[in-house]
Amino acid sequence: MRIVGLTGGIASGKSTVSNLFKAHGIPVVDADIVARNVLKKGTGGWKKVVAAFGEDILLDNGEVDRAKLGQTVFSDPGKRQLLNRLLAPFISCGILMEVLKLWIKGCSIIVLDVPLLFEAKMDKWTKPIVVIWVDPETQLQRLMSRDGSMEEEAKSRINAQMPLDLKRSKADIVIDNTSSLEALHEQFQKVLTQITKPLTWTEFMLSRNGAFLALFSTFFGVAIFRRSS
Ligand SMILES: CC(C)(COP(=O)(O)OP(=O)(O)OC[C@H]1O[C@@H](n2cnc3c(N)ncnc32)[C@H](O)[C@@H]1O)[C@@H](O)C(=O)NCCC(=O)NCCS
Ligand SMILES: Nc1ncnc2c1ncn2[C@@H]1O[C@H](COP(=O)(O)OP(=O)(O)OP(=O)(O)O)[C@@H](O)[C@H]1O
Repeated sequence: MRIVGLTGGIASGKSTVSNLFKAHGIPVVDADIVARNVLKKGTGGWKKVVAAFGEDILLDNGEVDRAKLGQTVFSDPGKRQLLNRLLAPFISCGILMEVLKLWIKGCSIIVLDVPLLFEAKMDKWTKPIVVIWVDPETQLQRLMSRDGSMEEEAKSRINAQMPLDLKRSKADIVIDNTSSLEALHEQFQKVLTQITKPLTWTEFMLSRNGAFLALFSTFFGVAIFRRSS
């Protein structure tokens, strides 16, 4: 199985690229969706977060007030680290379950869309790693217009992540999304060709079909050995 890492900065265009992968039939595991699920009312992540941050961060219906928790953690690095520490095991486990489901289905190439791929050290699970880069001014403008946020709030979210230039230096493949959507689509086509190359032997052995082949080979090898001895 080939697990492609997809990362970048906030509002750099990961979801836009994820949608292109999905449109080409490549399944995507979205870490933001997993992170939302592990914070739903009554889950293990919810219990830990309420115990640490108090009931003040809850809405009347008992769900976490995401806007309020966001304001708290993006303006205070200590609280953000605490939230990350509390949720990291649930998020990793949730991602692993999604990958397992796709493995069982027999998918051979999948994409992990994880904003904090490097920060959470999940980069070791993925190869190649695609980083969506965008110039800082464009990133700020897109974030503010998408979320309707003020400059200060948008900057605090951007600064909560590893600098995008550092992420770019760790990438196997870089997509520069500073320009138009047409330019993005053009780069995407090249990336698609690269990531859909035939699997290496190791990637094949890590796929469901590879595991079945290994299992059958062992089974028949043992059967033949028993007959001949
Ligand atoms: C703080 C929360 C409640 C704010 O929710 P909100 O709906 O406003 O934002 P959303 O979850 O849609 O995230 C939007 C983007 O913010 C960035 N982001 C989210 N969490 C973090 C974080 N802990 N550190 C840095 N950037 C983050 C990501 O780029 C993400 O794509 C939420 O982001 C959260 O629970 N974060 C912790 C879980 C986490 O690490 N998520 C990232 C998945 S790897
Ligand atoms: N090339 C582009 N030209 C113009 N707008 C773009 C381009 N690429 C993405 N956008 C817009 O920029 C915003 C951010 O893109 P997107 O939501 O894909 O980023 P993201 O990296 O997934 O963000 P997050 O980290 O918050 O999940 C969206 O409103 C999207 O429509």
